[in-house]
Amino acid sequence: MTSSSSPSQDTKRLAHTYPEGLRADALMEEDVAWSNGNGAEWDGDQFDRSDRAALRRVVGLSTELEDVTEVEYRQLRLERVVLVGVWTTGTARDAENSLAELAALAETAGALVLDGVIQRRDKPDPATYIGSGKAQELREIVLETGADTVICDGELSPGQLIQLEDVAKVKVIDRTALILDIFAQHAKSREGKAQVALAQMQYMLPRLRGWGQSLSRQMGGGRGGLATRGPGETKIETDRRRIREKMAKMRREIAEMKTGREVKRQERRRHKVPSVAIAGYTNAGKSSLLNRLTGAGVLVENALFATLDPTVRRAETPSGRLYTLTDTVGFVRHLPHHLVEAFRSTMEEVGDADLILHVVDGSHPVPEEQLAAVREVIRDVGATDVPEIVVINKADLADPLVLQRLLRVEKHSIAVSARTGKGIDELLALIDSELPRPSVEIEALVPYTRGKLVARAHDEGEVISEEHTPEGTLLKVRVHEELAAELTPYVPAPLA
Ligand SMILES: Nc1nc2c(ncn2[C@@H]2O[C@H](COP(=O)(O)OP(=O)(O)OP(=O)(O)O)[C@@H](O)[C@H]2O)c(=O)[nH]1
Ligand SMILES: [Mg+2]
Repeated sequence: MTSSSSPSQDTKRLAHTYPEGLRADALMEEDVAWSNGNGAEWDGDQFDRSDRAALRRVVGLSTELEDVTEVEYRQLRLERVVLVGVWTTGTARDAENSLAELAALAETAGALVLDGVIQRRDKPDPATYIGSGKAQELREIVLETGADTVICDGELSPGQLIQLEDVAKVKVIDRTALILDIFAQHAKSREGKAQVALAQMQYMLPRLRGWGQSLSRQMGGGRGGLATRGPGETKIETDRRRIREKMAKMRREIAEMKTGREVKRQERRRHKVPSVAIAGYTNAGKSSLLNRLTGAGVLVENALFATLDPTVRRAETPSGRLYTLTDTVGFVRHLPHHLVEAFRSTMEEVGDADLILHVVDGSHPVPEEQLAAVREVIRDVGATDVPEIVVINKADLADPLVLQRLLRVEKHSIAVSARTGKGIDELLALIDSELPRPSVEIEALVPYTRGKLVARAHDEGEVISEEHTPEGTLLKVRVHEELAAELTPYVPAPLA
């Protein structure tokens, strides 16, 4: 195979044009988009497939980063992109799903996906990720489509990025950088932003050289840039040192913010308010479910990673017990390792919860994969002993056969639709029965001057009976130890 081979020769393209406005998540469902059909063609050990998908830009999702930190990570403008995947294991379908997911991610970042190619290889090429001949073809596709960015479906070494960039002659980024970009666009809280910035710096540090001058320039920023500018090497060293210093500072700040959050969590624990964490793959419908369950107005977006900061809401079971419901960041396959680190904060909430609602998109072709991916992360953060209810969402869209299969395999599961409300009552009842019950049963005659205690018993405990007597409210309740201690003075003395 020579570098002069034309891409159109052995690269089969599916002449598939999407209706205007079709979104990437639809693409994932649209089997025909990436799947075999009759488009698959083998070329010795090489396998390419591409698909011209006239996906449109997601309105309102800007690629322009807000000023995340003083040291700006980069200002990639993901405009017109070509996706590249290396298919090493699994079926063609797996490879295509992975690329379709990359397309959804790219679109979430605000990119227009022009084309996608997959190469069959035993392992990625150590020099250029895809083989050198294919890299040439990629160059042709870039020219043909007018792409300005190539996104690779994996984490590339700094060397691979440079070398592929040299051939493709446009910016090459990998899946990790893409996810970081999305995270940076969406992080809202101070802590979330700081964590994303830290993860970006960590990612960037070994790649500084590779990103060359433009990045050095960005890193240097305006102020102080002139003074520190020198020969390339020196500049990079200066940048590296500055980034390391910045990272150390950031870690300290994050540690402080963490203490604040820990205090709040202790407070909740002390009051023994049971907590439920909603976890699940990105776009599964976690925020929609939270809204359904609590009526809270949480951002729901049909884009991956709409939620990046944990959101805690108070909720009430049908029997009237209070609990907290925490929305979490969506999981995604191949979450870069240092991002798992960075987002541990939200995962910690999952580990601390009394119950996990593991939401999965029932309308996805293979929800099992998402379940497995999320469980891997749950294992990573040591939350394996927290009881889990598998909430199969989007039942209104799901294939009944897939639903049946999931309900059969997942013993502790329920099918719901956050959109239509189907199954929500059953889910609420299930949460009620799964939450830990307060441990102390007590009878107290609470004077009317201590009405607050009665209210708390309702909120924090379970009222078995309640009677209004001339002396006060006679309560028979199950409560946690702290409240039991406060009620003890009012326990009527035994007769006789
Ligand atoms: N048809 C249907 N669509 C749903 C349902 N639940 C959620 N959606 C849609 O799925 C998309 C994603 O919903 P979100 O609630 O933002 O998902 P999420 O899991 O919080 O996503 P991230 O925060 O990005 O991880 C939105 O377009 C919702 O309207 C459902 O039961 N049925
Ligand atoms: Mg969400």
